[in-house]
Amino acid sequence: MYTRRLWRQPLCQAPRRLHPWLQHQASLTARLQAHFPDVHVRLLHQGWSRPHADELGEIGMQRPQRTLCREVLLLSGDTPLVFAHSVAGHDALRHGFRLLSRQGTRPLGATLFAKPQITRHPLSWCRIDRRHPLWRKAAQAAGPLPSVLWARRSLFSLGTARLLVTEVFLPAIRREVA
Ligand SMILES: C=C(O[C@@H]1C=C(C(=O)O)C=C[C@H]1O)C(=O)O
Repeated sequence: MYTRRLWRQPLCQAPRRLHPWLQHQASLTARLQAHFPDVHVRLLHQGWSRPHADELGEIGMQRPQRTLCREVLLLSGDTPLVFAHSVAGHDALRHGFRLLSRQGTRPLGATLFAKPQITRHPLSWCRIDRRHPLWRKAAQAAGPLPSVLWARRSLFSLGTARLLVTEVFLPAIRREVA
């Protein structure tokens, strides 16, 4: 069973080529756009879902309740680069993140980093495999994948509202051109 403890893996265990991506503090979308051509968002899911077991504590939920979940692929042309999964804490929709339901194919980062009143909390990292739902969702969306992928996540908050954003890095990201 995957738990919150999974997300305390040291960065040094990740492939060195991934470190700049895993540690990037500003918008990941902007960094992708600087390193790859034709970066765009493919919306996979935007609706009500239950958070994963290792997300509940981060978003302030005592037990799994349906909340707004958004899943996208960030691609360069037809090449998937990142699978992103964002889940809103139960009070997020009454407050600052209610626009999440209308984000569409606009990158979430363009919204989150445009509002200085939104706080980004520290990043954490995790090596995931087919036992984790995010690995399975990424494989469904992007096709065959290595048995182990690296992911990062961070909480965005606006007052009491919380939004947990997780990004799974896909193999093509190691082939950046810029
Ligand atoms: C949070 C950011 O937004 C990116 C775009 C996302 C989306 O459109 O759902 C989700 C996570 C990020 O990969 C960012 O650019 O850093």
